[in-house]
Amino acid sequence: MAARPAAVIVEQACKYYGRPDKPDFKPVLTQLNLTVDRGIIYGLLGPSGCGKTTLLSCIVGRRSLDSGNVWVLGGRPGEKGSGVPGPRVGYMPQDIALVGEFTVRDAIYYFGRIYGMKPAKLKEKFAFLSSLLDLPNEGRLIKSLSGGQQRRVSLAAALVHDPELLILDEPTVGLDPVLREKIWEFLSEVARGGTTVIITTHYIDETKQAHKIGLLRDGQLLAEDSPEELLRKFECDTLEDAFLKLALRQHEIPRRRPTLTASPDVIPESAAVQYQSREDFSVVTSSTDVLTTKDTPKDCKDKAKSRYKAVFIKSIQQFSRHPGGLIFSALFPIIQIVAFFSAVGHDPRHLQLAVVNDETASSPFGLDICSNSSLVPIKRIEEDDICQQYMLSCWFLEELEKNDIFQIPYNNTEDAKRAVSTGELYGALYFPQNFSEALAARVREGDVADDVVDDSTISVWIDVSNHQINNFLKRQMHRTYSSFTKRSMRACGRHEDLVQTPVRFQDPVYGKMDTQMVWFMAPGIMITIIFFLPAVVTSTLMIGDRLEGVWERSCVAGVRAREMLAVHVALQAAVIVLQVATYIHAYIHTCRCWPCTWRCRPPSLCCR
Ligand SMILES: Nc1ncnc2c1ncn2[C@@H]1O[C@H](COP(=O)(O)OP(=O)(O)OP(=O)(O)O)[C@@H](O)[C@H]1O
Repeated sequence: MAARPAAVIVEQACKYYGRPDKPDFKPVLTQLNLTVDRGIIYGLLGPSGCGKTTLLSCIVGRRSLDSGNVWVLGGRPGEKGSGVPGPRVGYMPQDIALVGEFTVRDAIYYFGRIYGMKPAKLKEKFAFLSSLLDLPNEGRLIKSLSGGQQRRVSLAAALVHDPELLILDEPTVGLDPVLREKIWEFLSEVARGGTTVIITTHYIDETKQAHKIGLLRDGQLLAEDSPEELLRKFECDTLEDAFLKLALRQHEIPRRRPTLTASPDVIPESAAVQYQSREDFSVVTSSTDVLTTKDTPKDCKDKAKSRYKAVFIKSIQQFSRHPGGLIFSALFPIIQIVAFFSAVGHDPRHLQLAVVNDETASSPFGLDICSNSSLVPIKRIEEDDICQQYMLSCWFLEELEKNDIFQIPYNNTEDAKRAVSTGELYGALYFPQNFSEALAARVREGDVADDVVDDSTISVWIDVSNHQINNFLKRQMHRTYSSFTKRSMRACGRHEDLVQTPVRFQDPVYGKMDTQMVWFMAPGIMITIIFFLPAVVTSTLMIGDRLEGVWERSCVAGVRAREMLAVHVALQAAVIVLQVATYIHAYIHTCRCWPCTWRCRPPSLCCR
């Protein structure tokens, strides 16, 4: 066999999807051997689902074989310094795999930048490809192009850097015959210049312009030869007929288990795969053999800087040309903050408590006594310096209402507690029958019996499952007690703080005594939004890239996942810095414009 250097060698390749013990197990490549010589056009033909794309993705290093070997341009795909994936290969996947927000120019420039092309060279190449492939206006967005136009841009992106190996997965689908012819002429020209082209297509007849054709079916190569040889061997006028004959002959032979050999029976001896043993490979048989100095490309130094630059520009273009995303980024924090300040974290309002008031129930007016305008709970007799106290529970409930807590009367504590346990009310209060009398005795005499202490005590049952409401109720109860006792002491002509809790909170050093929950929660919410938003934006862009195939294509061009991630992190860090600056500005502004009562540092920022 003529020893022509091979660009791609696939040896005994097996690839399957799923697990053998699962129903979705699917063998795709079965003991496949294939060799593509350098500087030729190799047409890979086969029906839909026969494994062409899978084979190509193994060649470009995006998938690995389950068994067997693949060598590309003298190295193993994915091996350090092999240049594959990377600048040595130009890959046009079946899907368009271009960012929809790119303009035609951006799309080509993106890949040119990844490969580290100089701007002048890139400009020149772009002009050449525009005219060769009749590309639409350079300023048009990819997402606004027709399918055929998008395909042409995608092809141009694969050709931009003059790769050594071109892998084109159905590049001519949807293109008119004239353009298809033009593309084939161009491919022949690049092949003459030494570039190897592997092309898959559904238009079998156009592959007669290829130097060699591989007919793939059910993961096996049925035949591999030049178009003329195939036509001659199968005595057909068209390649389609030849393929049909081969397929029929394959079916005539009882199928074997795919783990056996590559059905040599179905391949006519002359057309059978020529590389049956290691010795037959004219160039390489192991990865150590193939990585010779000769094969290692001179211009294969790591162009990480160019890749970072390309991905950075791409991300900015993607971000800035996505009006929805931009509006979302700008408005989302504002909407969140406004929604939070107006809906969450404020003190609860109009809470209702069950009240069992045995004191008023035993009065001549019943429970309505508290609404009687002629009621006088404290009557002071100056001469004897004593206070007569009556229905003090009414004053307590009045003070409670001033603190925004309202009463729902209940007849007994069992019913009141049931209302709390079923979630109808947040708490229940109980006033004993001789509450006022016992309280007066307790204050007046100090040393009283236990039952007097009990009778002068208001019992409270609250639902503590809601932390904020529970705390609020306790706070309001203390306030009510405070204002109630002050009022009672004043009415009796005593010092109003006489029966206050003997702990006094002075003016706070920072902040305000009655600060609402919202002010404490706001910083946490802002920080959450600051970190949540970039995470959403980054994941949206990444998922979008994955779904559109841009991620995959960028990886084949040599960009690493960590590089894409690093660019996103850097970009979002910049957005976070901007957002923090905005929040700090808003904070300082609020401090200046609000009374200097809440936590402002330095205090000099506060309004005086
Ligand atoms: N990720 C995957 N998981 C499971 N099965 C897969 C996966 N990718 C491909 N397949 C299956 O493997 C088989 C070969 O798929 P592949 O895309 O390689 O075929 P193809 O020859 O390129 O087809 P077409 O010409 O229609 O693009 C198909 O049956 C497909 O359903």
